[in-house]
Amino acid sequence: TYHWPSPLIDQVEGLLFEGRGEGSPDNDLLDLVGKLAQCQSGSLGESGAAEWIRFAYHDAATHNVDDGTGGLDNSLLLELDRDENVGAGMKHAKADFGHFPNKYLSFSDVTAVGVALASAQCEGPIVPIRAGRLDAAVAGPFGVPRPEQTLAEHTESFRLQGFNPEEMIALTACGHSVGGVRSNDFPAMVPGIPGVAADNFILFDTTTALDNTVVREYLDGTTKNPLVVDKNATLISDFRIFSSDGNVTMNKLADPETFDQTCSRLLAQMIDTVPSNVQLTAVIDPIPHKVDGVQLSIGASGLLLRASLRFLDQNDNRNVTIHWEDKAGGCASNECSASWINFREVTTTLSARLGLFVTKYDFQVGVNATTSLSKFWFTVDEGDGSAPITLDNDGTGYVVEQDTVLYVPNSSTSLTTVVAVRNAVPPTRVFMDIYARGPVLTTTVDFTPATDIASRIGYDFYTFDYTGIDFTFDLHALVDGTTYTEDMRDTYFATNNPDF
Ligand code: HEM
Repeated sequence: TYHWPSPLIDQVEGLLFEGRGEGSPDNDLLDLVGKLAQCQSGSLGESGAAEWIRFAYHDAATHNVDDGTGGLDNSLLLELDRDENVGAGMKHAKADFGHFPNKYLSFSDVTAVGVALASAQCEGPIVPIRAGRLDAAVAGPFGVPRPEQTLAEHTESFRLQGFNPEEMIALTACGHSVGGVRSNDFPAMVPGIPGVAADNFILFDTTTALDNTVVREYLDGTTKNPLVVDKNATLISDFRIFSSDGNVTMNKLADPETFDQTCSRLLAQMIDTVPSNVQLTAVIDPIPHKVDGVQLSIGASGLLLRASLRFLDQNDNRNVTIHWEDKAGGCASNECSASWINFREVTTTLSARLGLFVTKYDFQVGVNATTSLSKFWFTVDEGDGSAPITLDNDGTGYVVEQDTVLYVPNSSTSLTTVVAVRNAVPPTRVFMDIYARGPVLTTTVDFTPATDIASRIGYDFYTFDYTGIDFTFDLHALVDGTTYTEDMRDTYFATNNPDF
């Protein structure tokens, strides 16, 4: 069962049902679903959603069921220069996903989330998502199917990926229900437009939706899918695959419900194709009352606690209150509760498709620096006559582990990270572990005392100057032999908290 914090679940759940990374109020760079905007976005009919699905397939396609190696493991990023992975869309997908991985979240989990968001955005089926994929450090073997291969080669290739011949037909139809073929990538199939540098682009079918139009147009003979009708018979791999069982599977997929159910199952299987040493989580469902964006920081005259509480529905009569307890376990100041300051709606197409309306209440409260706080919780009154409920993380409260070292986003900029450290006992070292958009520790750097920020309310300030704002980090202060840590902060927080 879910208990806060669960960093991996929290992040994947947030990307799926809010489209955003953890604790990111209004930052487009942290809005994954915002990168899709709509299913079909390019002037020639290109689709970011299609690019994301093809990217996921090409990563998963080098799985080998016989020895349990390969699968959705991000090895594709190390294989993009191969002919079998040609395509402008690959580079787009890489750039779209690149801002989201961090210490807890692998690139391959972001890729899997991308498939669910893409399908939802294109009116396709709901694709259940698990997390826990690991990113490969080295490139894998070749083996992504190419159009010029024979049916026997494709059948063997899909067998190695874990799909039988019927599933090969269906998964290819699911994938080729969105997007199309580009002239720059496959000039033999799609001629460029004379005098025009931009790609010519031929869609697999006449709708943008991830629906069975590609199947119906194939069956009724109106299809323009280049992989079916190209005059070079060597290249018509979709024709060879679709017709390989006498159209039995394609006829089944002509039923929209069968198509949806089949694509939901096979796209999930595709992204859950992982090396045998990887253990995936259970399917991630929306969390009913979710806490995130928790940041204890330092204001002009006291500590500041920021946190958000998220609901899966809207209720204008709802009253939400945050409560907290000081370090001694009481409320020395007699002011240990507050109302929310900001309300937001963060529904994605995917959560809307599940019948959810995702709303967030943001809190920002001043806390006495001397008595500080140990934990917080919420009470919710739905305003409908029912008894108010307490949300206290199954009784433990939402615990704030330490206030010795704190990130100070309001003083940080895109070039400088500022942290505050309690000065009752001076620290022997203030440092941070930097993770450059991935689970691997990039470097550890030391802070130096800030020359331009005066000490206040029992804290000294430290800074570190860097170039490039795109990373996450863990803060540490070594005080009297004990290391205090603030886990995973994001440099984007720096621009997210104008009030801090
Ligand atoms: C024998 C199997 C397959 C072959 C030979 C094949 C080949 C191709 C080719 C040549 C393109 C054009 C790419 C470009 O112009 O950049 C393409 C696009 C695409 N493929 Fe496949 N494919 C196969 C199976 C699959 C499968 C199983 C999926 C996923 C379920 C998939 C998903 C896609 C998508 C979504 C696109 C459109 C990309 C875009 O519009 O940017 N393909 N495929």
